Amino acid sequence: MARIGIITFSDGRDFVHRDLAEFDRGVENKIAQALTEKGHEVVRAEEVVWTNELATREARRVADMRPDLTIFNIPVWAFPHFAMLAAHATPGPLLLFSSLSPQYPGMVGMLAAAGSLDQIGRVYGRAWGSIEEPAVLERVEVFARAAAAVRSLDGSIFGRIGGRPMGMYTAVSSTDQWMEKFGVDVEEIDQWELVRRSETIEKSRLRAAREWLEKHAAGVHYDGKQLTPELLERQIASYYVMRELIEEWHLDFSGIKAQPELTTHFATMDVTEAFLNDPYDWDGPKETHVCATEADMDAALTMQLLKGLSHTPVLFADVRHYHTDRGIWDLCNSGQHATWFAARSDDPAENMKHVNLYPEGFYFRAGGASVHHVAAPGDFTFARLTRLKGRYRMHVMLGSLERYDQATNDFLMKQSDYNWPHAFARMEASVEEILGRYGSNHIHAIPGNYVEDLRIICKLLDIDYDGFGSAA
Ligand SMILES: C[C@H](O)[C@@H](O)[C@@H](O)C(=O)CO
Repeated sequence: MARIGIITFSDGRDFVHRDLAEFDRGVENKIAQALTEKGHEVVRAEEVVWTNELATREARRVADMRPDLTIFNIPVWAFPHFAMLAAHATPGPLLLFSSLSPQYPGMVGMLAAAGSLDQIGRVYGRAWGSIEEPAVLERVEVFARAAAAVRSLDGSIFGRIGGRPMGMYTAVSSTDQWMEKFGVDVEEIDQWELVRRSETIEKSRLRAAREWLEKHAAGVHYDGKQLTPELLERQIASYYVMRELIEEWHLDFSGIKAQPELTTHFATMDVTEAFLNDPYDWDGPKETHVCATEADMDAALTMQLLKGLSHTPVLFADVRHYHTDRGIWDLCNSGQHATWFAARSDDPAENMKHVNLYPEGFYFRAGGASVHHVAAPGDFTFARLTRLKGRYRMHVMLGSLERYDQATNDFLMKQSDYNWPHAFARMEASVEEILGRYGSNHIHAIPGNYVEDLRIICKLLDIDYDGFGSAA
């Protein structure tokens, strides 16, 4: 839920404002009530703004509360320079709102304020109508959700464990650009920390976690070589080390390089990453922590924004294969899919009964468990930040995940890497468009339709929105 500021604007003539004050407050009360009922925290200006001095003072007062979104409520003709002064004193996202009432020219006031902000290049959104209409409230809420996702990045820390994996330019971004554009700092941490600290984790915790996995997973397929209880415990130890690093370095989200050093000489990070992204681990429920495979920075950033919209785990996958005969994509990963995707249940046991821990294959000589499952069906929004000549763009498409009978699932999965996690996706965009333009080996997804939210996010962050197929 978002924290939403509301400032109401009025006519600058004292005798006019006096007559309008009650009406102004009435509209504001309704907006505040509707948003509060939806669970948002509402921060209101103390006075209706009808002088230049009040514009700055009230906007500063509301801005001090760091709202995710500030609504400029313009229910009557309001002098536009008040909105300009208040916008200047409001660092965060803005939404102009006017009621559609023939009685007072609020719409005229909003259009005048909007044009003024356009002239100075200030980014803002617009909504209009009665907040009591569900569609109007929904528009305001979508804007608030997008604004909150953007604001959540501001001042956050990304933990980059290891550097560029296997020459992947698309996994690396400029720390200057991240700070300038998103307000995110990057903390560089050597992978050696995972190796060094894993020895220090109490053995009883490792055993308890391993036994939990053995109890709840559909199967833990030890082979005495690539997957042994000792190797699984090493992966669990890496999870606990990551939790330590997250706490010590105050990391909001992270990525682990893993390939090739850890995956050749230590263990794969699949178990670690899966349970960081999950809303639970063997110790109980917890906050999800976005952790990107291959320390893919733009993946992690996309995932953090998507998490801000859906408040669920976010899928990280390779765009691995297109089954031409069936028109479906196999979004598979040499790292993790959070186990939550197996059934999308709040109950870990429900998800885990679809999860098999298989020995890693020939790419990963150090071994460990691959967290295998097939994602549960449903409608999803797929997205990915990429850069075109250094400028950020957000690829967006809609699609649905499908799951078939066991024989069909197995037949399809055996064509790629069976032991990795899979998500079969039917996209609302053609294969020609996707393979012709999509700019990454990785893709991310959340359940539901968040196309409009992503358009707003792009506007707020000055990123090019790049929709595919039905999301164009
Ligand atoms: C086979 C490679 O080692 C994998 O890591 C590769 O499939 C990727 O995941 C590339 O993103």
